[in-house]
Amino acid sequence: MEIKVSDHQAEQMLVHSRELMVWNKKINLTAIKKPLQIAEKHFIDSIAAASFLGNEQSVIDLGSGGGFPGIPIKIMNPSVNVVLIDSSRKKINFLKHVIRMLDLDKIDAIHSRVEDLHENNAYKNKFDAVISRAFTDLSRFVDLAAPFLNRKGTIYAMKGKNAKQEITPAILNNFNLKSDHYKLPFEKSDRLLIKLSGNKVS
Ligand SMILES: C[S@@+](CC[C@H](N)C(=O)[O-])C[C@H]1O[C@@H](n2cnc3c(N)ncnc32)[C@H](O)[C@@H]1O
Repeated sequence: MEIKVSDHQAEQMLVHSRELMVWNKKINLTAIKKPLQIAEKHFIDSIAAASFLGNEQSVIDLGSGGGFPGIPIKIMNPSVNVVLIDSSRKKINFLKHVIRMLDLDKIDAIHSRVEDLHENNAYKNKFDAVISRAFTDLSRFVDLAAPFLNRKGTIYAMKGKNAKQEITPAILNNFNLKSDHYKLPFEKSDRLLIKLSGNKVS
């Protein structure tokens, strides 16, 4: 996929994946349990999406779960400010543990429902990018993401190949849409990163 990963970055992803497998025995973090599948569906998918991001300096990951794509984005772009949001306290405890183990700075894991942060001035209109994977359908994601965007912000939705069906006239009216296709290397599944910029509503 022509993505360069340093030894240090690979080691960080190894630590994250090890902790994911250990914690997953006690709390339900992910249905993906086999090491090769974790490597491909969690890490390679996340760093592939990260490779299509622009020059954003602040990224919020809605419904981050076990940290995807937010933690691999941070590992690949250490200078970017990253916020991970999830409504599950157990998942946030896990994310805080991984952040500590990786000694990451400028990253926060927040226990909250996304909609409860819309009027919070620490988050409202503060982000260059809002991203999610497997969070909700595209229309609802756009509504939940838009309040976090700053004036030049971009929404990124990581989706499977059928996601084009989720693109509504309202989305096309309100945003400029671009998309990037990629394939995961082993199972060859088609992935789509939908980019929505130039919010014409706010
Ligand atoms: C299917 S998981 C996806 C996790 C991760 N993004 C991934 O792709 O592996 C969806 C996550 O969204 C969280 N979630 C669902 N509704 C939410 C809401 N309204 N606010 C914040 N998090 C939410 C859930 O707790 C869960 O961890």
